[in-house]
Amino acid sequence: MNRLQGENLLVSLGGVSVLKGVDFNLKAGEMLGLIGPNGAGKTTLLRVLAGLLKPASGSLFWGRSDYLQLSPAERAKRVAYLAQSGTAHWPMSVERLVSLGRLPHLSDWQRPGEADEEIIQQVMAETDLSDFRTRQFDTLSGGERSRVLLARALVAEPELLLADEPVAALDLAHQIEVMSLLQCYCQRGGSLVVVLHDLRLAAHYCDRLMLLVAGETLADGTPESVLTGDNMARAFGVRLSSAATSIAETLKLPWERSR
Ligand SMILES: Nc1ncnc2c1ncn2[C@@H]1O[C@H](COP(=O)(O)OP(=O)(O)OP(=O)(O)O)[C@@H](O)[C@H]1O
Repeated sequence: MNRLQGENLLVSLGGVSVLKGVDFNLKAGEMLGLIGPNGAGKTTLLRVLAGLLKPASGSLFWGRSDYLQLSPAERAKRVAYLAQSGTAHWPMSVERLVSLGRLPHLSDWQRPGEADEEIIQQVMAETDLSDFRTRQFDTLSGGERSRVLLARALVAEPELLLADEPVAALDLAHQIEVMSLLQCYCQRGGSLVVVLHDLRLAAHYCDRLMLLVAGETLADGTPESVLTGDNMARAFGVRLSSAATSIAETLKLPWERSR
């Protein structure tokens, strides 16, 4: 059974139809890459899945429950949303900011307990942030900030993680590290929707890709079935250059971790 199942999702913004009846499904443990040209509707779909935007029509179910009727508190326990250029709205240390990710699991004024602290420290180590514990968030570089925001999302232990371009500001090593971390999250049963512009990373890490173009799904399936010459031409208006042998060869990730 799908963890999340949406049908005919329709969204209009400023009088423009941005999602034109998109069907969506996601299983537990699935790593879904959302790809497509600028303005295709990827962030809009993610915002619908995060419960931040109500579709004008269509249905969205979490198992058998109507997802669109869940309260924000119920949603926050299950879903974490990592926005494209997320930020912190007031100055605070990295550790404090990451620990805020546990809030959906605490009652009013309850402080994180031992088990919460363990999760926080484990995620900080996995995201390579242990040395940044006492640093103020607003003094970090763009890439360091993205890792802190990812850590805050992961400490919530969400069943569904929605990540909008989580590697956009990261160097090569941290891109691979973060993608591997997201893969581990899915291997432990988490469901992930990740917006990626780097098709090599998408092909290498994702179980499935959904290619959105102008608010419609052009292709949905394994990376091999989606990243075809025909689909690339229709979505991006590009073709394979004469120097390249095949799309599969071109999209092979030439790097792996050495430590
Ligand atoms: N409030 C709004 N009013 C009018 N149009 C909007 C509004 N918000 C978004 N749009 C338009 O909706 C379309 C889809 O936007 P969206 O951010 O979902 O695209 P995207 O696929 O995530 O793009 P990118 O790859 O550039 O991040 C764009 O054409 C955008 O200009």
